[in-house]
Amino acid sequence: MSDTEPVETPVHEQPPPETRCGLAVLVGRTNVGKSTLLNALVGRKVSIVTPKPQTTRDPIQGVVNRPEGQIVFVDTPGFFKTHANRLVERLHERARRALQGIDVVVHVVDPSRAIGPEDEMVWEALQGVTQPRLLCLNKSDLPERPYVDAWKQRRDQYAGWYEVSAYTGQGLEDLVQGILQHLPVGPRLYPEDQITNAHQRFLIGEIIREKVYLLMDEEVPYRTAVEVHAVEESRDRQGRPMYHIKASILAANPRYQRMLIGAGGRRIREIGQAARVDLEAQLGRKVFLDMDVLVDRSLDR
Ligand SMILES: Nc1nc2c(ncn2[C@@H]2O[C@H](COP(=O)(O)OP(=O)(O)OP(=O)(O)O)[C@@H](O)[C@H]2O)c(=O)[nH]1
Repeated sequence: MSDTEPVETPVHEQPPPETRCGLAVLVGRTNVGKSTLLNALVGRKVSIVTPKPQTTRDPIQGVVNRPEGQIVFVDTPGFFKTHANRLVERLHERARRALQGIDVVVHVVDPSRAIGPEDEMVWEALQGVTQPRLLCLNKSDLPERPYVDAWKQRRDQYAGWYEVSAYTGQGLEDLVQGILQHLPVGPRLYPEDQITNAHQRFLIGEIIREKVYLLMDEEVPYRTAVEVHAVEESRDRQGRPMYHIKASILAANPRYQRMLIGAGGRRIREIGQAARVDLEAQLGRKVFLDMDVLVDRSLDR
């Protein structure tokens, strides 16, 4: 064997395909379908959908995985719900701050309804941000959407626009791919198989909170929060796996606490019963829900 004989090149494994991963946010005025869209994108119920406006209060994460990468959705920052300050520079500044760390902003609109002041405020606020903005025209399943053209006239302000229906799923994959294109190259932020666990507590808290919204009148739900203390796996008498969930509804003051408990505990039983039925359907197991109502003064502001 001579020194000059070529050395066999080791066969390297194919490098893993490049993935794109980052944070996206859905913004838009109330009732355009952000929560419904998030659920449709994530493929499970992570955010509450009720007929009452402004039910999305906390940032809720949903994660979408594709071979091309991972999108982590953070729900609408509360900032977009306020009408308090319309001064343009302040609006821009607040938008910039609220969206810090976000990679892509998806502006969801409902073209079946006229462009109103709340839409204009979101639109104006987004002029101040540097991240790519995508325009998402939702509810494409509706036969009448007279404001599609009005929105399309603004499309120069966006890096892309998409016609979707959160109901039928139409256009959603294009939207997912459009978001992915604008995310930075990098590894997945969450392991694909751990997502279910990571969101389970969120999901449970959100389901309980949804029942509070549905079963309580007026101001009470806006001054309450839900805390999920423990989710333990146990077995029922027949040895089937079940969940034992310990949670509290936090009320802003003793008056709301009394309202939530109701005469003889009737109201809290109703809420608990409705939550349990939904939790069992969502989690696919029997659920024992141990819930109380506590006062948390920090909600009374
Ligand atoms: N026809 C139709 N209705 C939709 C679609 N997406 C959402 N909706 C309806 O629009 C209403 C508002 O939907 P939500 O998902 O609660 O809207 P949101 O923007 O999250 O509202 P807030 O939480 O108040 O900000 C609900 O009645 C939904 O059922 C859609 O693709 N097509």
